[in-house]
Amino acid sequence: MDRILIRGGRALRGRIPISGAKNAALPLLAASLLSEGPLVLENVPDVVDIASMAGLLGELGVDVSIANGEEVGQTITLAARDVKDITAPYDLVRKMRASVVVLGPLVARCGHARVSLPGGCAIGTRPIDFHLKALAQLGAEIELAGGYVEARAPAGGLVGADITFPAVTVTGTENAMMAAALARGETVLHNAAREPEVADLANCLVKMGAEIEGIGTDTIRIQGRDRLSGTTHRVLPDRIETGTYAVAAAITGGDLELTGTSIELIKSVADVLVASGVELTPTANGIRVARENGRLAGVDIMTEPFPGFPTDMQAQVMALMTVAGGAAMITETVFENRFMHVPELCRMGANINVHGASAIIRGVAGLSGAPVMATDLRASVSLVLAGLAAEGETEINRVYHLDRGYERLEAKLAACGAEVERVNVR
Ligand SMILES: CC(=O)N[C@H]1[C@@H](OP(=O)(O)OP(=O)(O)OC[C@H]2O[C@@H](n3ccc(=O)[nH]c3=O)[C@H](O)[C@@H]2O)O[C@H](CO)[C@@H](O)[C@@H]1O
Ligand SMILES: C=C(OP(=O)(O)O)C(=O)O
Repeated sequence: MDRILIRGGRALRGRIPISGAKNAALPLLAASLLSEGPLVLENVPDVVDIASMAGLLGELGVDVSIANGEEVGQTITLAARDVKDITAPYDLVRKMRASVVVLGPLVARCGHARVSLPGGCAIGTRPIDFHLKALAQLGAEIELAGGYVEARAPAGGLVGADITFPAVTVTGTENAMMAAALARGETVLHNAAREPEVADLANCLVKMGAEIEGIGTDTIRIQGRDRLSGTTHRVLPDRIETGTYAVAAAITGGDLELTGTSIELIKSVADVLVASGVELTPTANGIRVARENGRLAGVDIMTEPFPGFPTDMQAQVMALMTVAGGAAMITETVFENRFMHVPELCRMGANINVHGASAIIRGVAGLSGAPVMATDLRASVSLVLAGLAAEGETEINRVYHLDRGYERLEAKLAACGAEVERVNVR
């Protein structure tokens, strides 16, 4: 099993290229099931979740070919001429719950889908009832048996409908939007997710021939088509990776240029960093993030659906607040159990108390390295960030969480002066 060792205390300086967004690329890959293709996706991050999704699509009968990019990213070409299988098996969905985004495209294109129920995970129970209700409103018959959800379209195919999500769901909106693109007539999605990754998918569907209005708003109107075609689409930059490396610059008192990204993409996170005393300036190709002098100030944060502060940045900003002056309150409203990083940060010397959905962080003068482990992707990377700032050595275990979503993490950090290495322990 791999571990990452970090000797902290070095200010990071240099340039980090930002990869394409994992959470945009995953539904975009699934969108290949909607047409014979080919769908050519550029700037796809080379991370384990993407390899898992490409593997699943390959098993369903999609021709998948991957060409590596020069610095970051890869181009993936997908052609779903003949979808041979309609099952997303337990072993895969268990490891990567985002594989549930094949449900909408499969039932729309093939009339039948069988997807393992994802179940809970480290950050919460994460049901998919809103996805299933939306597909049922499009006419699908839904059955749950043996841990699988089976969805069947009526004889004439799915039919457009007026759907109101009870609460904002990102992959639920994506599943419904992809299914509606091949349904008969008009679908309106109310209380739809406005995340940039949902808009990226909608923009790609439009290039594939779908008619979609209200992209990026909470009301999305889709006119269904009999068939969609292939296209070429460049995945948008990863705003969570951008935010993570912005925190790396801030927490180490460094100066980084993050390229291939923009401040607009991380607005809510940038606002918090600036309020805390971090300098962010646009550059020709990205963002410069610097904190040369002075201690950071604690800032209160509440996670919310876009355009609010993203839950996927909560753990990283909490790591930053552990070394800020004064206190900060972080409230998690999206997932019920997303504070798994707290005890590990405390083992590194942080002062954090959790009261229900809120954590009070009282800044300390410094953190100290320790062996740590985390149970999800963003919690793991928050420990990497804490390790970069801590005195002494931090050993991060369960590195497979990081590999799910961060492309070349150690190489990107080491190129900017971090003392970081991956060791293979048998
Ligand atoms: C692959 C991907 O894009 N993952 C992101 C996506 O996850 P994901 O799409 O799974 O998250 P959702 O937006 O669906 O979840 C938001 C909340 O709604 C609840 N819910 C959701 C669906 C449902 O049918 N019933 C229900 O109760 C969830 O349990 C959660 O409490 O959005 C999350 C919220 O921004 C991010 O943290 C994830 O990184
Ligand atoms: C929670 C995340 O991913 P997933 O929805 O795939 O678990 C994430 O990217 O932080």
